[in-house]
Amino acid sequence: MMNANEDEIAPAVRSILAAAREREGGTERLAVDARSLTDAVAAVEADGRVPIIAEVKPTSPTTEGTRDEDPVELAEQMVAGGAAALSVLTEPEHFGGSTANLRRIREAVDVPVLRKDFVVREDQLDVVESDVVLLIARFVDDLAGLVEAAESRGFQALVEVHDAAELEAALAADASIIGINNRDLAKLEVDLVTFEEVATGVPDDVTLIAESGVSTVDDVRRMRAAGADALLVGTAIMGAGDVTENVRRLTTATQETT
Ligand SMILES: O=C(O)c1ccccc1NCC(=O)[C@H](O)[C@H](O)COP(=O)(O)O
Repeated sequence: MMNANEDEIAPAVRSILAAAREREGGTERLAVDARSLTDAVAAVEADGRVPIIAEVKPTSPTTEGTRDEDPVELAEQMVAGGAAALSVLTEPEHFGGSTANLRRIREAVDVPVLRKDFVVREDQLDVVESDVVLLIARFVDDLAGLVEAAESRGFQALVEVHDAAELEAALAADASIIGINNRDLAKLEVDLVTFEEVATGVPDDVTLIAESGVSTVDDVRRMRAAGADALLVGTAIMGAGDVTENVRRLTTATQETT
């Protein structure tokens, strides 16, 4: 997948990828005792709320400015708002993330924590423990090998796809948690139609996550109607306003208002 024409990728993403390839891996193989993302999603669902994976994303190539509060406080506020799980950026150069943030957050909360980064090699899995690790189909050469490497360490692998060909690769790699990213990493444009189209090819036994571009309660309802078991939301939570309220608004999006 990584051999796709890189000239077609947005300059910011080319820079992210170049940095990812340079980043060192860990020196000792990790063994993770992971909190189950699927169970956390089911528990929130059973409680009548929408499972939201809230993202601690201090900045990004497509947002202005940086949110400077303590990431642990932000994470705790997201859990207080009802987040089923958290996604924590560990990419330092373009997203203001760090592995230290992830370690501190995972110690402070009891929901599953996703490591959000651009992992391209097996040794990079050994840098920090998390419950779930993101693997982006487009950027990984041996997807099945990396899924296997992650799961053999105890991580749950969230395999991110953007189109039907990447979905096919994720299913061939036996991915049981798949995220469909509405953000096109070639153009950095976001279109919720992506999820609606690609989700039609996802088997029922896969935990399916809608990623990116969700900001309103209508967006949440739209992704749920198209089959999302959970939604990964960053900017709409980290942007303006109170983080707890931002999460609560999305988790209660499908409840009746009388
Ligand atoms: O968010 C970006 O600007 C970005 C730029 C380049 C590559 C990846 C990028 N985002 C990664 C993500 O998947 C999102 O952080 C995540 O899905 C949340 O998206 P959103 O709710 O739209 O912030």
